Amino acid sequence: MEKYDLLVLGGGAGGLVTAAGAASLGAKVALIDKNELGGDCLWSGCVPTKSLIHSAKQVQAARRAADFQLEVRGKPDFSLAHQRLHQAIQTIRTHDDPNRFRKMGVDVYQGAGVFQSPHEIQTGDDRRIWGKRIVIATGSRPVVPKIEGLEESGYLTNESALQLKVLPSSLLIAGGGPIGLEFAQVFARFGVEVTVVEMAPDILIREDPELIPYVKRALKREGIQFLTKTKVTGVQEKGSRKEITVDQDGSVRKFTVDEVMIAAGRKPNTETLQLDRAGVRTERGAIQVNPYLQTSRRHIYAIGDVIGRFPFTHAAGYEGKTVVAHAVLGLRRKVTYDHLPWVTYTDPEVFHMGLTESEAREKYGKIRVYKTDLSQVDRFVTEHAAEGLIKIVTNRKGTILGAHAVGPGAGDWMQEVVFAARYGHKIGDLSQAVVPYPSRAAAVQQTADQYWRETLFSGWLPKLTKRYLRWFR
Ligand SMILES: Cc1cc2nc3c(=O)[nH]c(=O)nc-3n(C[C@H](O)[C@H](O)[C@H](O)COP(=O)(O)OP(=O)(O)OC[C@H]3O[C@@H](n4cnc5c(N)ncnc54)[C@H](O)[C@@H]3O)c2cc1C
Ligand SMILES: NC(=O)c1ccc[n+]([C@@H]2O[C@H](COP(=O)([O-])OP(=O)(O)OC[C@H]3O[C@@H](n4cnc5c(N)ncnc54)[C@H](O)[C@@H]3O)[C@@H](O)[C@H]2O)c1
Repeated sequence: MEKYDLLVLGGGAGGLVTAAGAASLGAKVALIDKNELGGDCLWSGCVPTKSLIHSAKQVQAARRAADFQLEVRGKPDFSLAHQRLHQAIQTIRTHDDPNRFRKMGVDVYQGAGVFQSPHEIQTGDDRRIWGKRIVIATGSRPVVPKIEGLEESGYLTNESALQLKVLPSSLLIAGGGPIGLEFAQVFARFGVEVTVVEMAPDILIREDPELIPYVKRALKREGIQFLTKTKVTGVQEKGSRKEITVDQDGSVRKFTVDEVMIAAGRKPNTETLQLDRAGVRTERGAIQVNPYLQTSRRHIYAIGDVIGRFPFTHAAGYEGKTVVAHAVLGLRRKVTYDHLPWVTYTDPEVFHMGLTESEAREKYGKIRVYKTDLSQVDRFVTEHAAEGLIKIVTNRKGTILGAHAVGPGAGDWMQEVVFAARYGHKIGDLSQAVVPYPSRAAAVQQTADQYWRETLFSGWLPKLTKRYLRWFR
């Protein structure tokens, strides 16, 4: 039986970072994947959706050409956006090519891995391999809620929606999270009549509620309808269409659409791994880990979507690096998510880092909140794109607890706050760096300037300054 220092089960965002990192440090590594390397992000997640989002943005920009009395005619051809999506995947997949990993010294096994014992995994070709340490990075898949008639009448998920070359005329999306909304806007921009059904009181439930009206207004303007506090309870085929039954806050409604898409959250891929043979504990399917990402068997680690914490590519990568440091170098570095950012790539984008205002209030009691409406920021005004908001939440001493923004490109221009928070800079420091005028990042600085205004122009300091000026004038 082949023996390894590290077995990595799953070659997606987390597994690839782990395998490459461990091999570069000289460990003997095996990487096992049942599909082509790359995982959800490459094949059915970030890469294809961001390609579609960009195509849809161009379509939307063309519509706006009328603002300059330019006439753009015709119907956008979605199959061309689909082609671009494939081009993006084909280009990016070269980074995840098995031969690239073999050159790094990683043995790549193709096929589903199954635990045989706490140190042994059976690979797809019925070979058994042994690992001193093992990392589980098998990702997640869509949750499909139990809805009467859904299985019989068929539905789309992110995977099948990305295979479409021709779009339905109307689409109901169950789920108003990032997946539901990113798809909703793409499809609406390509001419689909989209309804988003969300069972919670509002969309994007993890975001600061003050940001949501900006997103909703923008999406509604593009024709997307929202039904909140609403659950899909039944789907029935009606010829080539589908009759949907929903329960909207206690009252039943029916309507007909061409297609249904389920975007109702994710489920960790653990069922087929035979984790009981390894003694690895799960809770509601998610592998339980300690701050070093060790499972209930200390030589087995788990990272990424399979632990059900922060299902993002960059979180999986960060967790992978943390595991390499612990499992290969023996460094006792804990994961911390205090400064983990994420972005929902709707237009406007929604940026999130750390605690929301209410979470911070609950945890720390007295906090300070600094806000800037983008209508006060020159660059956004010049671009006629000034709908948005920045919100930075700090403790009483100015330590950044959370930062949130909604606006065009917010995912990029808010990065400065992540760096500042990560390295312990206070909000006042964000005001000290010189920012080019009129960059979008000036919005961050304008927000931070409020801290100094508050500090310098209220309290004891202005009184002291007045007295000083009286004495020396
Ligand atoms: C539509 C969509 C859009 C997204 N957009 C973004 C985004 O913009 N930004 C962002 O940060 N995140 C985004 N995500 C989330 C991101 O894709 C995931 O968080 C990320 O891929 C998780 O990485 P992972 O390593 O945990 O799992 P994955 O990357 O999915 O990798 C898991 C791997 O394990 C393999 N595997 C599973 N079971 C076995 C087995 N038994 N044996 C062997 N191999 C197995 C799979 O084949 C797969 O290759 C998006 C997700 C979706 C669905
Ligand atoms: N830009 C990004 O980084 C990005 C993009 C897409 C996905 N992702 C990741 O993928 C994860 C999954 O995304 P998601 O949007 O599927 O999940 P989610 O959990 O964020 O949202 C799912 C939504 O569906 C609702 N829902 C569940 N069952 C329902 C039902 N029967 N009827 C109506 N609504 C229902 C839930 O209340 C929830 O608001 C996200 O948490 C995110 O981390 C990230």
